Amino acid sequence: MTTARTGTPWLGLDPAHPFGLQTLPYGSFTTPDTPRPRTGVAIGDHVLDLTGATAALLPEHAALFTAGTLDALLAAGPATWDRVRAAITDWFLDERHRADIEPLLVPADTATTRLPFTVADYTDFYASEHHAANLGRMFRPDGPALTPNWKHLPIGYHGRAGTVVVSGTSVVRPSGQRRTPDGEIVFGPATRLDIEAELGFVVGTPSALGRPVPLADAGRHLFGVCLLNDWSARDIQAWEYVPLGPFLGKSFATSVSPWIVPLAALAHARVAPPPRSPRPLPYLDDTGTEPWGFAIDLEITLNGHRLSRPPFAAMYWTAAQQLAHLTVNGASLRTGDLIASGTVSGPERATGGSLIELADNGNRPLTLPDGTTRVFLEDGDEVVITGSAPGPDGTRVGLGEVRGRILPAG
Ligand SMILES: O=C(O)/C=C/C(=O)CC(=O)CC(=O)O
Ligand SMILES: [Ca+2]
Ligand SMILES: [Mg+2]
Repeated sequence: MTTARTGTPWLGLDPAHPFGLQTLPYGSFTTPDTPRPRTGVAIGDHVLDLTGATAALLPEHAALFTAGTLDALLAAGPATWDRVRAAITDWFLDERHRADIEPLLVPADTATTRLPFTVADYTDFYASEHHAANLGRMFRPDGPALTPNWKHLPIGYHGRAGTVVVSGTSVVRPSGQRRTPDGEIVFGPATRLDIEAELGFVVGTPSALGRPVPLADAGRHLFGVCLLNDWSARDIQAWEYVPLGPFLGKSFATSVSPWIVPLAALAHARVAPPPRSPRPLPYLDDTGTEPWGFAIDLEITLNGHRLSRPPFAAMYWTAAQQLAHLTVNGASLRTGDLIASGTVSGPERATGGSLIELADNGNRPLTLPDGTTRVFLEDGDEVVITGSAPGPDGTRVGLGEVRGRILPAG
């Protein structure tokens, strides 16, 4: 990985800006003047039109950006990721590039962000011990909080890639089957609609069928990170999930933030994951490898009111272990695969990553500033998840936000 150049950008950025030179996240956007999608990089309160900039300043890589999505960049691999990031950093630090770059800066509030890449396969893991134990107690009160396999392998399920939507997309309350407390099977709009605050890891370089990806190779395949909300209808889920796992209770929508933060921007946020006991099997044993924990702090708000601050650093299984496990049977990775971390929940109630935890399975309603209470989401509610991580020289690396509002059942 090339060492990032540091310095003062000519743009006159506030050093506290979460989208400063230390972040440089990639996305896809349109403007009223340019309705054709463009690839962009967010910088301060602007978006640099990368499709325009590379044509002029980085012609050898211009083909990566003509389609206006991140797909070609993701597929290009780590050497290209480093070269492009170094070039963009240089454009903002070297005054000589100013005349070329300035006309390609678009005020962020005039840019409409789009789903930044074509989602290939979508997998959702279950990697927070706190979340897994909390949900285990609620869904399986008569059994152990953690299932016997939990500390031996990163549990996951394959989700629905085609219903991953970009932040800002409204979510229609799903309808489905549920079992009432009296044991009656009924159909109707979900009554226990929830969120799950997660990170999404985006796969760049694909892998070959039949060839597992060892822990040490994770950095060659993973490009970057987004915020993710795994909307979950708990009543549909609780009735349908035995024995094959989540299905319609989660497949109606999964929201992602529009700006993908490259792993290169998170070098200062790496931390050792929590100690594991028992020691996992060799293909999952990350003792002595570069750490894949991240000191990323999430925040969940409901209708503008802060509900929780989940700490990603507490996650038991890392994205590198999830990739190793996902491929250990020979399954291949595709460019655009989205690996959701699993709900991020910390040890205290105020750090839960879902409403079912924050409101204790409906037993402890949350009171909002307008005096109303919630155990699950109501129509019209808007959930925003934000996140940030430590960057170089005391800066913060922002992950932006993932936002979604609930519309009544159709
Ligand atoms: O314990 C269960 O049966 C279900 C758990 C979840 O719904 C959580 C899930 O989607 C995985 C995660 O986000 O951690
Ligand atoms: Ca989930
Ligand atoms: Mg979902």
